[in-house]
Amino acid sequence: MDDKSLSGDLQLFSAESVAAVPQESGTSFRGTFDQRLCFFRVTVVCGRLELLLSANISIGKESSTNERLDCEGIALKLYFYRVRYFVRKKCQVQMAMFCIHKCLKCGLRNQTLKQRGLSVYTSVYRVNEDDIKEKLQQHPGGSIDLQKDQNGIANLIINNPERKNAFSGTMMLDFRDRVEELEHWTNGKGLIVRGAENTFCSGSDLRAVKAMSNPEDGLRICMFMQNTLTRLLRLPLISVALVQGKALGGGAELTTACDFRLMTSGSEIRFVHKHMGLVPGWGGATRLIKLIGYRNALKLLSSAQHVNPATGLKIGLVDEILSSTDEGSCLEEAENWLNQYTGGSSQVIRAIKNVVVSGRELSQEESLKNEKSIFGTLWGSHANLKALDQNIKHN
Ligand SMILES: CC[C@H](C(=O)O)C(=O)SCCNC(=O)CCNC(=O)[C@H](O)C(C)(C)COP(=O)(O)OP(=O)(O)OC[C@H]1O[C@@H](n2cnc3c(N)ncnc32)[C@H](O)[C@@H]1OP(=O)(O)O
Repeated sequence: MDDKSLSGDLQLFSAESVAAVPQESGTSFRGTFDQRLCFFRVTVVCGRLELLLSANISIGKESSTNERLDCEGIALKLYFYRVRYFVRKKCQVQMAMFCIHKCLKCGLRNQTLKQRGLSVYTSVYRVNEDDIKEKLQQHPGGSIDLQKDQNGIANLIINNPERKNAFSGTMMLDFRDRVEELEHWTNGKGLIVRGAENTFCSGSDLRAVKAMSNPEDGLRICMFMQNTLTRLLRLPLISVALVQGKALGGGAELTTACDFRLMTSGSEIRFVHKHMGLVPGWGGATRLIKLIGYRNALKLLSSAQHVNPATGLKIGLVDEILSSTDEGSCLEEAENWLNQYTGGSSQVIRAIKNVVVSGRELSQEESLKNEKSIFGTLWGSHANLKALDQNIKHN
């Protein structure tokens, strides 16, 4: 193996970067230097942010490189100081520093797909999720359960069957924590989001909604849930909502934060917001338009119609109608369905999800840059070299 492993601490500087980056933890990097290709693959870990960088670097003798790297829309400057390359195949990076070149104001919100736990609103509205935490804690009930298996498939279960799996305040907090746990699950490939006891989710717990019906709390909850669902959608896992029974209000919105939706016969998805004097607030309208188009989204939201599996399939909201109805068999069917897409190396599956999400969320130029970065992490990787060795034919 020619690659050399690198790791160390990065020194952050510039006032802008200090303001923009979570400061609770240090900044470090780990990466490899491919001697044959003169290519760096570096992951910069900066608080909860994780950025993948890759760069060609010209070497031959002792050199000092200031390589500007545009990464995921954030202009970063990564300085490798005194990169030494000796003929005796020894590579040494003595010091590395980077600065965030531009203030991240909106770039961070929209473009950092590899974000780790950072609120999508942090840089724009400076919302502190802790503001609403205390209030949500006052509305307990149910739980969000996470089961991760050895094969890289997890189940996220909305568990409050007495209230048709409505989200209590503590479940909203739990949900954020479970999503954060999944962000750190580096072996994961797939995720099934489902409800306990044969029904999906009836939205927010109406008792909590009534208790927090003032606009300030409403907006805080809205932002909190938008953050969590955005993070769910951006997970490097292929996710599927398994809809049994009813997915109402916030529950319908939750289905749109998964990559795919599977429905069992007799189940329904229904955006009941209009009847509650509301519009979706968990990001459901924004995602719905991307899924089924402007006109279909307008129809569903303005009619609050029941979407049964057949209609769901017809308008493109739903990917498959499952034939079983009992809980165990549905889950097995959903797992088999998901397995079609999660076979193979987790590094590759996660990279695929990353480039597809970036293609949807970023501008063409930024997405191309991201694709290049991700490609750089796979070229010459273990999975890639193994495939080359096997001389695979695709006929
Ligand atoms: C609109 C968006 C908003 C947001 O936060 O952004 C929301 O999501 S608000 C919530 C929208 N959802 C609802 O309004 C659901 C209202 N409930 C129903 O329509 C029905 O209960 C239904 C269809 C979910 C289930 O009907 P079913 O006949 O099968 O059962 P029950 O009605 O007897 O329900 C059993 C038990 O669950 C309680 N329940 C159901 N949903 C909720 C909920 N969202 N919040 C609190 N409690 C809920 C229901 O009241 C029953 O409890 P009980 O003590 O027996 O009355």
